[in-house]
Amino acid sequence: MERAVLRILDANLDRAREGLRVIEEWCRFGLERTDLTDICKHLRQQLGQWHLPEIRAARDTPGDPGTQLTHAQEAQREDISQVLLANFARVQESLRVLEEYGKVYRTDLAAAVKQIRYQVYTLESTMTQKPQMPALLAARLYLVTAPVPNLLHVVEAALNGGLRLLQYRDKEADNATRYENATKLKFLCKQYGAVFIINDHIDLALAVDADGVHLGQQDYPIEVARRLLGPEKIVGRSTTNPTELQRAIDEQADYIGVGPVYETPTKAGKAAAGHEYVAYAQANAPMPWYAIGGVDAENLGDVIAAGAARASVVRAIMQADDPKVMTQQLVAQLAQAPSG
Ligand SMILES: Cc1ncc(COP(=O)(O)OP(=O)(O)O)c(N)n1
Ligand SMILES: Cc1nc(C(=O)O)sc1CCOP(=O)(O)O
Ligand SMILES: [Mg+2]
Repeated sequence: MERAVLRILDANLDRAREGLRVIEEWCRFGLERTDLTDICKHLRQQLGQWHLPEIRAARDTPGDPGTQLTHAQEAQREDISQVLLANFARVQESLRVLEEYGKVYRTDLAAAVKQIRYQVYTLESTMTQKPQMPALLAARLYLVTAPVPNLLHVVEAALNGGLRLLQYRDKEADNATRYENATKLKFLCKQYGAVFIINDHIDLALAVDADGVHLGQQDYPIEVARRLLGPEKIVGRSTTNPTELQRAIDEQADYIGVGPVYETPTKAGKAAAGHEYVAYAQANAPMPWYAIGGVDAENLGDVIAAGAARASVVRAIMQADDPKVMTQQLVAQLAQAPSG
């Protein structure tokens, strides 16, 4: 292996880990967020495992022309956010270098670094751009509404049962009705500290200042939602197979739906993606993801066993005799799932 490639890998493994350490210290002492601190530590340790002896042995600091390079703006930072942004950029540059030269050295290194790079994007979104991402990350259960007569009553019962992530979805109503419902649902969600997402309609998400929008494969490109809603809003994408998952990764979706796990009348005519796609998502999705489609209290255990740590439901709660109790059951089951 070219010694120069080993030196490049060595320098960028160091650079990425140093940048993550700078970020980690703010998570620990500034934000006092052990969850974010642990994410940084885990990413550093993952990179450390790839700092193989032959890579370290290639180090030649005295002969490295780059050690003398400094830029004026590196001498001073305006504030903490500039420290974080500069070090996120430093980490992502280094990871991109590791991914590209890793393709020459060992493709498993390149693949591992790609996964780490997307986890760093999610961490950056959480820390610097999207105020509601920590709340989404903390929510394992995601209720997607269906048009029912007692919509607000069912949603408030679910919120009382511990729901903290809601999506307003209504394919039948006119815009005036959707606007009225969305306004009331957002008010409810904010009373309970829940994340509020709009299905399909970016204009409605904008109109009620929702926390984000969920887009399916036949909906607008994520880039359009980002341009209209701004970078601080959450954009989710539906996926049914590895190709759609890769496209969601490339579009940097903040989270994805994975389904339909089972065929469902709520989305009639869509073939089940099955447990196989749940397992594929568990192994390959770098962003938060929610198993959806026919999920209920009876089969949730199987869906978790297939690899899901988060789930999204419609009928299980919207048609439950007691939506609060049903929500409590689903939340409790998901709390037992391995972290995801
Ligand atoms: C969490 C979540 N996953 C998938 C969907 C499906 O959205 P979409 O593909 O837009 O299909 P419709 O909901 O529009 O029928 C979702 N809404 N939420
Ligand atoms: C809205 C939606 N999206 C799906 C997808 O696979 O993208 S499945 C689905 C409906 C889920 O409803 P229920 O929980 O009642 O089965
Ligand atoms: Mg849609």
